[in-house]
Amino acid sequence: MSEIFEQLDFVENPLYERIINDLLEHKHSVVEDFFSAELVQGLRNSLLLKYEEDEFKKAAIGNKLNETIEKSIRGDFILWLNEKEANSAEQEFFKNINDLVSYLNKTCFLGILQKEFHYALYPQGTFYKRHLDTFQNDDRRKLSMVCYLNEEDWQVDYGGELVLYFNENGIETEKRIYPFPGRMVIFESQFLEHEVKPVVQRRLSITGWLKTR
Ligand SMILES: O=C(O)CCC(=O)C(=O)O
Ligand SMILES: [Fe+2]
Repeated sequence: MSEIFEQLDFVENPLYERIINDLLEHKHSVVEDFFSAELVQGLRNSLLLKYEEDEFKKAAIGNKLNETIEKSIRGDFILWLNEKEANSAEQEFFKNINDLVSYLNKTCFLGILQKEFHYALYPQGTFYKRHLDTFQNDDRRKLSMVCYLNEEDWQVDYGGELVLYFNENGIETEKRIYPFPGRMVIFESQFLEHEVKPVVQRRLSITGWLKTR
């Protein structure tokens, strides 16, 4: 295998290989240091600045064809990122994402042609009920990604854990993932139902999807 890679002038990336194996075997992957601590801090600062400048809006459920604001389902505030107008932290973020995408496309033939990312802020007391990230009228989302931007002193009792639900031969299991700063979770959008448990202290993240077409 590595000989073929050498012929194609291809450099194997151990972290990306681990992510791919995790996705194949477990439909999800958790990575602690995908982005540098400086970048996580830069993204957190940029999120907070934009939130304070009132740029965020209440998140809706469903896509443009099916948009309802429903506080009983999700309570976060979001701001979509625009790669063309990205600040320096966001440019660095997209550079990392684009590198992963090109690796995935070269090695897994996933055909990722589009991506969309938003900042999210969950105020105290909010949550996101169990759901799937693909819409009924649109299944282009292949991989969901979340990177947590909480403060360095973030603690488990601040809540807001992500719960992933797995179903193997009719038996359901769950995995709780706490939003430690810098932690990134990648999972298969079409298969894994998940939820965000109630948040005790404001919770910060950047969430996105890698999509076909
Ligand atoms: O923030 C998380 O952990 C997950 C967010 C989520 O499920 C979503 O935005 O669709
Ligand atoms: Fe989701």
